[in-house]
Amino acid sequence: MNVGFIGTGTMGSLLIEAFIASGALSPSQIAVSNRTFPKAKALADRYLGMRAEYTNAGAAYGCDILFLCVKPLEFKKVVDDLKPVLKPNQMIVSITSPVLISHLEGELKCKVAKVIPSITNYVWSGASLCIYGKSMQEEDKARLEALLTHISEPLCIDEDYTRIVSDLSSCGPAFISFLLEQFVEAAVEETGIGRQEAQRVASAMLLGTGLLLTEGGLTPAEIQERVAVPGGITAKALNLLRRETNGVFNQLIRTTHAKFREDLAKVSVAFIGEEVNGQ
Ligand SMILES: NC(=O)C1=CN([C@@H]2O[C@H](COP(=O)(O)OP(=O)(O)OC[C@H]3O[C@@H](n4cnc5c(N)ncnc54)[C@H](OP(=O)(O)O)[C@@H]3O)[C@@H](O)[C@H]2O)C=CC1
Ligand SMILES: O=C(O)[C@@H]1CCC=N1
Repeated sequence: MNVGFIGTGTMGSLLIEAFIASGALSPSQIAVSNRTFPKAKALADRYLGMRAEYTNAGAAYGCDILFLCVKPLEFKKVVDDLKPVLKPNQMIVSITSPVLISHLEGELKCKVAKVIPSITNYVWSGASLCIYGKSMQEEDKARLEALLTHISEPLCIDEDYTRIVSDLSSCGPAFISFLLEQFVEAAVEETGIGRQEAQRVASAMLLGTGLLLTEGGLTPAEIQERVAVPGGITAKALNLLRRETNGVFNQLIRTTHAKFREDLAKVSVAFIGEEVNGQ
């Protein structure tokens, strides 16, 4: 199987590195292109056998699966580059939420899927959110999921919920890291503990909490209940957190969804000349 990546920025290069490190793909199975060619070339130079191409059409040539790892407003140009060369048996995979399956199916005659990855896939964990177009047969889905399984847990989702599931799965690492950073900075400011030590302890705590929530089978409420002894220190601090953060995640979700609608409107104008409503 040959796999292409158009766009070797943060996510494109992260996926390539994870697929190679996990043994899912060898460099000789991979072709890359990027708007700024030297970046694609630099990546290919690190992996003997990887093919770096000047054009997106060149990267697509001979690929069974082609990941489009560019930003939403860069999609139309890439799709225009690929339209004349893609064959019906090739599969393209968009990794961004505001580009709809219908936008891509309207332009391209090949198989179409959307997979929203997460930075956590770099360490072969977290989900990859899968949405399939009409021409994806069961064997196509199985082939794509077999690839994704090397670095993630593929989850099929309804396109209508792409935004909220992406918030949890793909934006989540940034949100939780922000909260952890605030916790660590406050620890340094309030007590004088070394930042590195505080960071190391907090990171180990986050990993352990994640394991309790997954392999440990505990819910967030159960963890809180077990840690917060009635009348104890954690219980008092949790009360403060409840009070001070009330409604903040509702606002966060409204913010991501408003930005999503803005991007979707622009992408829709680029693809079909009119706006489309979405969640
Ligand atoms: N970052 C994340 O955690 C996640 C990101 N995503 C999605 O991944 C997509 C990419 O994000 P990210 O990697 O962070 O963004 P980056 O800006 O890091 O990467 C985008 C890449 O696309 C290249 N590019 C732009 N236009 C073209 C073109 N016409 N032809 C070829 N290459 C082109 C850019 O090239 P140049 O070097 O010239 O800038 C750049 O390298 C986004 O749509 C985002 O929504 C999805 C899940 C998680
Ligand atoms: O398109 C998206 O939804 C992803 C999630 C994180 C960044 N971009």
